[in-house]
Amino acid sequence: MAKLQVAIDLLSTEAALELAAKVAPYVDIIELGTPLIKQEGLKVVTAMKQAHPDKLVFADMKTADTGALEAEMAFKAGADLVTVMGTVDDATVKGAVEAAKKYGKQVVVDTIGVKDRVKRAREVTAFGVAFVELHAGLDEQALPGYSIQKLINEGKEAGVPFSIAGGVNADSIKAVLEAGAVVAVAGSAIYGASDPAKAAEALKAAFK
Ligand SMILES: O=C(CO)[C@H](O)[C@H](O)COP(=O)(O)O
Repeated sequence: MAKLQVAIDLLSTEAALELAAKVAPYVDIIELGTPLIKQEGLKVVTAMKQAHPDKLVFADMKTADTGALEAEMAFKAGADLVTVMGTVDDATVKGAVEAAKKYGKQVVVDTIGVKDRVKRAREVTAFGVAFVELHAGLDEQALPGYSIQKLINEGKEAGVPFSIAGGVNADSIKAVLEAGAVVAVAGSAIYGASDPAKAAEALKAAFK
């Protein structure tokens, strides 16, 4: 069954733990956003895994180089999944995958900025990544005319395990799941809601 991932793009460990405590009953994967990790360091990953040992903790490292080293750092801190950018050298992705094998963990490739997401998704899947994140980042989402539909179409075409991130919300979740996503990632639709637990619960209800 597909999984719901909450992306916590807040800026303090305290706020992240507070949000996670509210939404944990409804989510399968807890993502620590890149700005959060940059602000707080990998200790936020450790704190989250300690607070939620039953959840998969996703460190959105967005690694661009030294794939093995950065993946190992995150796995040692308690991450179950780490991201490597799809735009980078194959060797970086492969290095992270080697580290994941060593720790019994997993790598996800983030396709922000990838021109041909379908082609790259197929390439990196062959390297042994868990799934590919078809992702439009927050800057791309803010551009006029942005639509999540492009990611949904790419997912249907790719024929490899994929997640979708880039404005997943109550309106788009059904289409994301129907496209075959193994993971639906929701950030602002949850942390930006007046009642994050209710928002997460409503998203999770779409999985039935
Ligand atoms: O990784 C991210 C930005 O780089 C976000 O966490 C991801 O895009 C999900 O957030 P949202 O649902 O608000 O788009």
